[in-house]
Parts: sequence; C-alpha cells; structure tokens
Amino acid sequence: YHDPKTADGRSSIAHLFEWRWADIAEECEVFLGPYGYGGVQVSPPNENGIVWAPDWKLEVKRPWFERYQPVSYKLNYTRSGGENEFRDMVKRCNDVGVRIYVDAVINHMTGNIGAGHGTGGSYFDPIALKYDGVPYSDWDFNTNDKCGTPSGNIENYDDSYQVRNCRLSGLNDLDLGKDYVRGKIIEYLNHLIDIGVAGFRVDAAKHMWPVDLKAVFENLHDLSTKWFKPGTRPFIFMEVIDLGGQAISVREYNHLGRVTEFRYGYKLGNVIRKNGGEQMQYLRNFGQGWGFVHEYDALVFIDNHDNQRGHGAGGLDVILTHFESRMYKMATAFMLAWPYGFPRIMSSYNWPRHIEWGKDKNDWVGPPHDDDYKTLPVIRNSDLTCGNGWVCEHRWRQIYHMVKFRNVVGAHQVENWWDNGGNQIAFSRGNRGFVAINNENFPLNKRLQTGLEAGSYCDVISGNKKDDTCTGHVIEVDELGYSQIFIDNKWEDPVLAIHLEAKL
Ligand SMILES: O=C(NCCCOc1c(-c2ccc(O)c(O)c2)oc2cc(O)cc(O)c2c1=O)[C@@H]1CCCN1C(=O)/C=C/c1ccc(O)c(O)c1
Ligand SMILES: [Ca+2]
Repeated sequence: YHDPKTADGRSSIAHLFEWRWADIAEECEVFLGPYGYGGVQVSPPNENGIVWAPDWKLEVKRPWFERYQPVSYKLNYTRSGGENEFRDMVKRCNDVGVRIYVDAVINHMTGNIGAGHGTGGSYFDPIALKYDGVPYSDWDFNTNDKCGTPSGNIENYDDSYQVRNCRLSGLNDLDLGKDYVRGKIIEYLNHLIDIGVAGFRVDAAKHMWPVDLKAVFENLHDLSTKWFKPGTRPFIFMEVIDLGGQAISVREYNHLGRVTEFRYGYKLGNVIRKNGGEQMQYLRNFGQGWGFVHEYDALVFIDNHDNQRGHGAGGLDVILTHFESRMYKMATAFMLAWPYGFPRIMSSYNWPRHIEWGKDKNDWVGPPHDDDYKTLPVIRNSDLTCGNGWVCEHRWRQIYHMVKFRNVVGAHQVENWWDNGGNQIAFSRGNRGFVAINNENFPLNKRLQTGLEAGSYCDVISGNKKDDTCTGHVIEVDELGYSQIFIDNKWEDPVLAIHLEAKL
C-alpha cells in the first residue's frame, strides 16, 4: 500500500485540483506523460451536495469544499464530468504511463445544507440522515450517544474519541464500524479500482478509526491487470493533519499506507522564509531527523488545496503557495531534489485572495466557472502557461525540470553536501545530479564538488537543453568533478540544477 505503483521510474504526482476529467485526460497525453510525471491526484469523483448558503461569514456560492460533502458514491456527475469522461481519463492517462489517484471522501456525507438533490440528481435529507443514492439511513451514522459532545460535533481535537465519532464541522459522520457502511465504501472503491485507478488519497483519515480503515483496505481488489501486474495492491495515502501536539498522530496510520507529512511543508516554509532563525544549512538531515515519519511512509508537498488558503496546518505566514512564486519554486526544487518522501505538486486555480486579520475572506471560492457555475476548461498557451484562471504550477519550467531531475537521479543517495553555515546549500545525488540553492542576500561563488563526470551541463532552472545548446546557464564540470558554482542572489531563481540528461 506504500508503493505508488507509478510506471517506469516516474517519481512524483500532480494534484490537478478541481480539473475536469476531459482536461486531465488531455494533460496526460500532451504534458504529464511526455514530461515524466507519475500520476495525478484528482478531485472527489463521487456525487456531492450543492452548497449555496449564507454561512457565518458571507454568501458562499459553490465553494471548492462542496466536493467534500458526498451525497452518493455514483460517478455519474460532478463539476469535473460524468462516469464516461472519468473512464476515458483513466484509460488515456494509464496508456501514457500516468496513474490516477482518487480523493476518497469516506468519513462523512453532507453537512446540514438542506434537503435536496446532489450534483447527479440523487435525493438526500441531511436532517433525516437519508441519502437515497447509496442508500444510507440514520442507523448508518454516528449519533450523539456515540459521540458524547453536546453539539454532536468535534469540540476538542485532544479527545481522540470525539475526533473519530463526532461530526467534523457539522458533516454527518458515517459509522465505519458497521458492516453495511464498510460494504458500501468497499463497493465504491472497488468500482474505481476496476476502472483502472492506481490508488487513493483517504480524506480526513484521522477522523476514522485505523481498525475500520484496515477492514476497508483489506477488501479492496488488486489493481486492474489491463495496466498492472496481477496481485498489485492499490497505493494508499491518508490525509492526517498532524503538526504534533494533538491527541492523534500519523503513527497510528502509517502501517496502513503512506500518510501526508504536513510538517514537511510547514518546516520548509519556515526555513525558506527564514522564520525564527531557521536556516538552509539545517536541511542536511531534513526528514526523520526532524521528527517526520519514515521516508517510505511519507507523502510530501509544499502546500495542499486546504492550507494554501490558510486553513489547517500552518497558515498564511508559513505555508508557501504560488502567490509567493520565487520562494515556492525554491522550496519545490529542494523537495524534488531531496530523496525524502514521495512528492506531490499542487496545481491550483487563481482566486481573489483577500487577507484581513490574517485570514483570507475568499478562502471558499470555487474553481473558474461560467454564469451557470460550470467549471471552465483549461486553456493551454504555446509558452506552456495556462489560461481561464488555472495556475498550472506543474507546467512551470523550474518545476517540471525538477520532476525530471528526480526521475534521473532515482534512488541515488545524497553526497557532497556543502553549506556556507547559513542559507547557501549544495548537494549531489550519486553521480547523476547536482543542485545548489542560494537563499542569502549576497551571491554564492564557490568551487564545489558536483559528483558528476566531466563535461558541459545545462542548468535546467534557468533554461532548457535544446539539441546541443543551453537556453540558460552552461555549467562546466572538470575532470575531478569540480565546478565553479556562481548563483547571484538577484536572479529570478537563485537555484541551479544539473543532471546527466541535461549534459551537452
Ligand atoms: O472553516 C471551515 N471548516 C471548519 C474547520 C474544519 O475543517 C475541515 C477539515 C479539517 C481541518 C483541520 C483539521 O485538522 C482537520 O482534521 C480537518 O477537514 C474537512 C474535510 C472534509 O472532507 C470536509 C470538510 O468540510 C472539512 C473541514 O471543514 C471551512 C468551511 C467549511 C469547509 N471548511 C474547510 O475548512 C474545509 C477544509 C477541508 C476540506 C477538505 C479537506 O480534504 C481538508 O483537508 C480540509
Ligand atoms: Ca468519523
């Protein structure tokens, strides 16, 4: 369950948040396949509630988090498309070696958004705990006596019973201790496996008992033999928001599959922002040495769909996002060059961020849409950028080249670590890649051991290798593997990366 099951040496995935299935299928063929991405995390494909309600802050219209309020497990329709487009996407992506990982929302159903019909037309009544599209009825949910808090909601995150048995921000909490509920969830996930998905992001995993999750995972089918060897188990990574200090720890889950290591992005954000005296030199043991889970249990990322809006782990003054693009690219370059964990690249849409009192008042805004709240298609420009409000971080040169770098260096370990005792670092990955980062406000200018064979290399951060020329900096490595490394702190990107497939 810990192995991502990616194809031929591909070693990272992209989260195409809120993308339409048709756009993802196309992106696999024209970009993700050719550029060496291993897979895509897609938004929840199950039918969801339509959220259109005045809430405690403002009128929210079709917020992004409505996708996290299931009405049924039908793939018949969401704003990303219907079952046929979903099937087409899985086939076309697998055919070019790009896996599909589904965001599985199995802890709860909707909150109290009023009785009505889901995006696929299934009737539900959240007060009566009635979801005809599954079907679920009131005895399939954790009720107040099981929860024990006056409100029936989670009130204290330090009480591990409440966190599992009570409603998460008002969302009707499923009783995964019941065979019938487990059966419905297993049926949903196996339907997806049989279509050809390679695994799951388990949403809100810390709100479910590990023993219940184990019972579900054990009953999942092997992956489809159309694209995977017989007996291949699905890749599982569980969203467990744990920055330490609360009752529930990632260590309760990491035997079941990988877990999202939120401390990774949090701590790296602090180091690159130089918060609290953090420095790049301390990154030399970034990983278990910092209290993170074992590297094979970690799914790592800079930001995710939730904390890029200031929610959950970290907040707006720590977590780096595409809004802080120069630091974001530096953090991403480090993450992709550094061997710890299995990395996920966030690919966002733009929204009118409006920070007041440290909070983004527009943190609820959903994906780019037309007047009928239909999600807009992705527009691809010739310079690889995207239009229609899609940010496409995964298409930024400084990011896609580091995805390639990670594939080229494979399992080779860190060697030749150097730092200036402050915010300049450099290291190689065996004899296949070398990276240097200057986060000081003065130039880096040092003769360093790259670990690479002699020759001329294209720096893949400042440009591309085009036939036998570099559009960016050319880096000369001498017979002993040394190179005079110069990084001006005023460059657009004070990062340098070379590898064997960028050699002239
Ligand atoms: O202020 C909010 N929520 C209250 C704070 C609890 O936040 C949520 C967390 C959450 C936050 C912090 C934690 O430590 C934690 O264990 C859980 O996980 C969720 C997971 C879901 O599938 C659906 C949700 O509505 C939530 C959620 O409301 C806003 C408005 C409603 C949605 N939402 C949100 O903030 C939505 C957040 C959200 C939605 C989907 C996610 O996968 C996610 O990680 C967070
Ligand atoms: Ca629960």
